This record gives sequence, structure tokens and C-alpha cells, in this order.
Amino acid sequence: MGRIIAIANQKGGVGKTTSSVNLSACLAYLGKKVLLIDIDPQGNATSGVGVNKGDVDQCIYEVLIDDVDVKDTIMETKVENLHVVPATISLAGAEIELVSTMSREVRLKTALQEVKEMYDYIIIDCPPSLGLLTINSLTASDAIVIPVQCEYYALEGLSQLLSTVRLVQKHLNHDLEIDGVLLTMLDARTNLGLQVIEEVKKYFQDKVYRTIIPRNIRLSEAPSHGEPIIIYDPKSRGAEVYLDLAREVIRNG
Ligand SMILES: Nc1ncnc2c1ncn2[C@@H]1O[C@H](COP(=O)(O)OP(=O)(O)OP(=O)(O)O)[C@@H](O)[C@H]1O
Ligand SMILES: [Mg+2]
Repeated sequence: MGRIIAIANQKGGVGKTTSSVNLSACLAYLGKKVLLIDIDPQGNATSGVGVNKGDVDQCIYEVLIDDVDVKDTIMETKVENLHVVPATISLAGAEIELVSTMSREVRLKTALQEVKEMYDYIIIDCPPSLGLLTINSLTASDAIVIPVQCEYYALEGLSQLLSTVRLVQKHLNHDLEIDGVLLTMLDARTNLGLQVIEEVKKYFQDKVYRTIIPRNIRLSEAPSHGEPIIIYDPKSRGAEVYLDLAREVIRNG
């Protein structure tokens, strides 16, 4: 049975997509069968694994709104063992259209029942909001990974995210666990980054991944080539740390 993991934080630019793409690719590199689901209208995870949005016929929008079978939207990527359900800008309308839809919070969960057996991991790249797309993702997931940028204001908004997680656990998905907080974009030369690590560890304790993602220029270059880091520059520090994270995620179950 595949483990479904949502990568979520309503704060923008904290490393959700970078982590979704590279964790997925590294899990696949380690021999796991992985499905990456892009549920952000920006479609950055889609292009990040080399899918040209112009080639997308049906995306996650049709799955959520038109009841299209998710199997009919799955595309191959440059990485062996890694498939993607893409997102295009059409998804921007879904947040509003879902409001008046029957079972609006459980549409993704229902859709994924069909493919859960086919993969070891299903990773969902969430948009920077706590709207129905993120609620659908949390409702469908076994676990949430929360990327937190090692910067000032890092913890801002986390209490709102955690209360959303608690509401989903109470009303929609009793099984949802916080798998971990992932510290991202650390600049180890600054005291600030180290202070944020301390603070996050004090608050989340053993829920913080041991792997900390440093700032790495190769990680920021890779998306413009449509390649996960493990293909773009497998010897880079970025590739090393996301492989470490993938191993940690596998160990966590
Ligand atoms: N470890 C890193 N080192 C250097 N650059 C990074 C790193 N992680 C992410 N970035 C860059 O930071 C920017 C934001 O990252 P990313 O797109 O992953 O965040 P996000 O949380 O998905 O953003 P959004 O909320 O808009 O979806 C991107 O330009 C990305 O390339
Ligand atoms: Mg993103």
C-alpha cells in the first residue's frame, strides 16, 4: 500500500515544490515507485520534472471537478519509477468551483484509492494557501511534511497550519500524522539560521527531520532545466541532502 505524503505550508516560497520534486525523484532513484501529484495552479512541480504544460491534456483539475479517472492523467517523467499527475493554470478555478461540489473535501482521497496500490509513495505538492486544494491533500494523506525556511518569520503562520491539521484530523482524516518539519534553505554562515533551527526543535522536538536542506545554487537552477537535482547534478550537495531525506522518509515508514 502506498504511503501518501502532503508537502504543505501556506507560507509562500518555503521550499514545498523543491522538496516535493526532489524527495520524489530521490525515492524513485532508491528504487521506490513514486507518484508526484501537483495540486498547485502554478504547476511548478509539473515543469520541475520535465513535463511541458502545453502537452498536458487532462490534469488534476479534471480529476477533482469532472470526476476523470486519475489513471488517465498520469504522465511519465525523465526519472525512472517517477510518474506525475500534472497541474495547469486551469486549476486556479478549482478552489472556487469546489465550494459548491458534493463531498468537496474528500475528492482527492476518493480519486487516489484507485492508484494507491500501484505506488510505494504518493507525494502531493500543495499550493501556498489553506483552501480546499490543501484540505483535499491533507484529507487524502497519511502524513504531512512541513517545510520551514531557516529565515526570520519562519514560524509565522505555523499555528494556523497546525490548527488546520487538527481540524482535518478531527473531522476528515483521523489517520493524518505530522511526519516532520523539514528545515530548508539554511545558510550555515548566519546565526539567524541556527537560531531558527533551535527554535523549531524546541517546539517540534522529535518531529524535525535530521536532514536539513542547505541553500544550494544547483537546487535553484535545476527547475529551469526541467530536471530534479538527482539528474541535473547528482554530485551536488543538493542531491546528497535530498537523498538523505529520502532515506529518512523510508526509515520513518
Ligand atoms: N535549498 C535551496 N537552495 C537554493 N534555492 C532554493 C532551495 N530551495 C528552494 N529554493 C528556491 O527558492 C524558491 C522557492 O522555492 P519553492 O518553489 O520550492 O517554494 P514553494 O514553497 O513551493 O513556493 P510556493 O509557495 O510559491 O509554491 C525557488 O526559486 C527555489 O528554486
Ligand atoms: Mg510551490
